[in-house]
Amino acid sequence: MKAGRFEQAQRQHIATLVRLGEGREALAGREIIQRSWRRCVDDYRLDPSRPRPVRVLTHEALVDSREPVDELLYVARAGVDQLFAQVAPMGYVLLLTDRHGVTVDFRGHPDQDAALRRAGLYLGADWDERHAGTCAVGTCIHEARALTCHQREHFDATHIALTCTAAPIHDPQGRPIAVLDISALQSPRGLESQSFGLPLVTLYARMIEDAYFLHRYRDTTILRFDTTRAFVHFNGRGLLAFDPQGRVLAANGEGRALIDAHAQRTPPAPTQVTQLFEAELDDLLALPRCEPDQLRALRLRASGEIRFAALVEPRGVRSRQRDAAATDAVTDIATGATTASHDPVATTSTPDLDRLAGDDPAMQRLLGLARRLCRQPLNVLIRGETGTGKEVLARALHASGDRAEGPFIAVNCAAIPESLIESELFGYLPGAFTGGNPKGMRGLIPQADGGTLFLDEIGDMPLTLQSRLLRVLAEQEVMPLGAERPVKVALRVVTATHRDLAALIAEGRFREDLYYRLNGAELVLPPLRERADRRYLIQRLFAALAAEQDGAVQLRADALHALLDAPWPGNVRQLKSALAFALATREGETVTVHDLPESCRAGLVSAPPLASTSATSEAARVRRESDDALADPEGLALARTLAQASWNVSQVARQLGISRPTLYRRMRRHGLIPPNRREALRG
Ligand SMILES: Nc1ncnc2c1ncn2[C@@H]1O[C@H](COP(=O)(O)OP(=O)(O)OP(=O)(O)O)[C@@H](O)[C@H]1O
Repeated sequence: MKAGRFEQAQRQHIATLVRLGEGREALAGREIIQRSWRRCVDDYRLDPSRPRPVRVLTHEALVDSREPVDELLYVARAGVDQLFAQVAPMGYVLLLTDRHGVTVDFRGHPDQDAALRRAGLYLGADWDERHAGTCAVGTCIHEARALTCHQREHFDATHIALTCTAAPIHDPQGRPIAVLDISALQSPRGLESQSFGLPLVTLYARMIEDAYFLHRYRDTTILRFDTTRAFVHFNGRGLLAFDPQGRVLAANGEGRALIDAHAQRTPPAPTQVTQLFEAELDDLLALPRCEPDQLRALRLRASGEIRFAALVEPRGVRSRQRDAAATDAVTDIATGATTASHDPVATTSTPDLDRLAGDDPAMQRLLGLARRLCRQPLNVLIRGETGTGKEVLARALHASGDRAEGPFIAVNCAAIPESLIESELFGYLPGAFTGGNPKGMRGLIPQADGGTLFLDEIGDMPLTLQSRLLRVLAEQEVMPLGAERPVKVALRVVTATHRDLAALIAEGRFREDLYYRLNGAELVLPPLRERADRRYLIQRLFAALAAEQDGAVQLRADALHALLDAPWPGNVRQLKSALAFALATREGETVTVHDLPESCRAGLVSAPPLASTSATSEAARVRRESDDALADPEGLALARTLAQASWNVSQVARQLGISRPTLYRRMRRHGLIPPNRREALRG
């Protein structure tokens, strides 16, 4: 619209609103808009003759607004991207606001940046009806329903060129939590031209709502149902989460509609899932999982209608199968790296961001930040003591980011000899130096192109190399040794260290400018001894490791309590190794406190050294050594072989083609004691 015509349209609009305020005008057929206009005039006392620009929050206030919906934003991302991809070609932008109308996520066209900012279609814009007037987001919040607000239906004359469609998103308790909106700066046609928008935005709002539901109740059994058979397993509209006693914990929109319909016919509202369906709890729990062609028809008690249903299992059950399936994938990624993992139990999969921690406030804050960061083009520095999971976090960041399809290349700067680190990182051309591969070598940095370069132990990188790395980061290109022209690389660099980089900078051993380049954001992992979610980690790691064996092993309460109380100087790595050791050397189907290595028994660790008898001192020594054995894959493999052969030393010696004395020597070296001797040593 030309500027003059727009101003004229604004004047007409204001005159209409003034007549409305005086009760001389009504908006036929659009009661929802009419009600909002009335609220603007009567309740909010907005003056139609004084158009106001949209309020935009400061960066700090926006960060505060995003925090409570952080998890939703993370879960919603795929849906937001998909919807935007559909509407962007038609000139629409996308807003996701919190329940107050503050835009907490946004997708737009960079070339329209200035115009979008002016129109308030921007991150941080506040579309609360109280000051923005009638608009799709604000009115959607107030009316609790999806709507289109087209051009002059906006109250404030600033917005009368816009066309916007918004739909509410609810949390699993049915409370409004966010609003999804698509908006265009202008639309030359009438309201009917927007008829595609309402069903589309409503559909995506529901998909995001359901994804959030499944995420929030991922540790709970969920009944998924629909009126038709075809959709249940991948997009069944109804979701009901219930506990092992059958109590309904949460329901999505369709689930709530079922509960309400039941309550209307036969009050009061049902609280048990078995009140809704003609089935016993055991029958429901035995329902087929969400797999095609395996559904069951259930009759509703109140109406007699049929619903087709399947179960979504709690995460613990699913993750065991997933861990097994993911083992190969992790191994594949690792082959790209120079640092072959020496982790004795590295075969369990890399957890995604959600599964890295339980209810530890510091870890939850860290993961919230990580979720926000994983799609940003920022370099990330991870700090933490050894074994706290820095590499696991780096891998999870990569896997959750938009470069997940690209390579993840891990380089341990402390492990590569200084003389080789340059050629390893940058690569070299054939004949670049004597002793090199005659075919040349593609460096690790070029290999990470399009993905993530993870530089572990960055504090150990030699100074000369720091300068070259700085140039790579600044210019986004690398010069292989012997090459004449640089090679372009697009990478995200994640670095990790357990050292105090500030102190290294003060000592002149680390470049400050490199530090700032690498530290686009900092994630600090707490040590295991400070984490409040140790139980979660123990159980998760134990389940994953046990699943690699036969899955039927139990962790006895005394072992769990010892693990909860242990001081964990070696952090998660030590915990994982201790569990692997206990599983490998256990006698029966239960891991008890006696199967754990010495260091896990906090009381014993702090006790004075045992020296009274040769048996007890031998026991103490062997147990101490058994801790060290865990850092060594050979020790663990030997322990597994022995356990599989029920500790029959002669049989294992034959199997390995070595003499019994040699096997005993190896066992001693790895601190492995046969169970019958362990008993004697304990006594
Ligand atoms: N949250 C977690 N969930 C499951 N396993 C974990 C987690 N954190 C760490 N681990 C496991 O603990 C071990 C150590 O993790 P990782 O190598 O990531 O630690 P790190 O801090 O990088 O250690 P270092 O400082 O020695 O390089 C690995 O076996 C890893 O699989």
